[in-house]
Amino acid sequence: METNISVHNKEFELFLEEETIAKRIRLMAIQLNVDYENRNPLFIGVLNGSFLFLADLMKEIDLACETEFIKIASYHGTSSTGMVKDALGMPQNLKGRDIVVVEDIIDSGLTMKYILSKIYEQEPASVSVCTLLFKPDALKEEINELNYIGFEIPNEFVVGYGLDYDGLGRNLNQIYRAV
Ligand SMILES: O=P(O)(O)OC[C@H]1O[C@H](OP(=O)(O)OP(=O)(O)O)[C@H](O)[C@@H]1O
Ligand code: HPA
Repeated sequence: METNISVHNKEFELFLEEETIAKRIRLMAIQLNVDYENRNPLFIGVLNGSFLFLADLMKEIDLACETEFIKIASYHGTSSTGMVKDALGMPQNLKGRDIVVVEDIIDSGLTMKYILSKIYEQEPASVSVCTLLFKPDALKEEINELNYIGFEIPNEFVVGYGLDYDGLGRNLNQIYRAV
């Protein structure tokens, strides 16, 4: 099996194997199936990175649930507003719903903080965050909703299984870290 790869001429080494990822996702799904029994959660995947994780996770979920996707756009605002974010495609019917936000990775946590603030505007019944990867040492703000974590990883750049390096590598079926 290939353990070292290059993406954009940057070297990466194998970090999480396909079967390791699959096993962890099955366990996460079991936990969700138990925790949301008799409820109808709405899973919101955050594009682009979560597309493979959400797809594999949903195949193991046996609840009556719905799935939506959002995409976070960042652009320069005026000098007073600085960077402006926008949650494109946010469903507008979240009031009273049980929401599970699905991410590939939480790094600084700033993206998730923004997403949560937009979701709470609609007064959902509950909100949980489910992420495949979490870098605790990089976190800048506490995320109390972070109830489902696949792997806690060191503060190193990773690629594969949805995660990109400069747009490339999302199609790798294992996760690699920079060497
Ligand atoms: O915790 P943070 O430091 O905010 O980083 C995490 C975010 O960064 C990545 O998305 P990115 O903006 O690279 O877009 P992508 O999903 O299209 O790759 C990832 O998918 C998260 O959304
Ligand atoms: O380590 C990472 N890899 C790819 N995308 C990311 N977005 C935040 N952190 C990362």
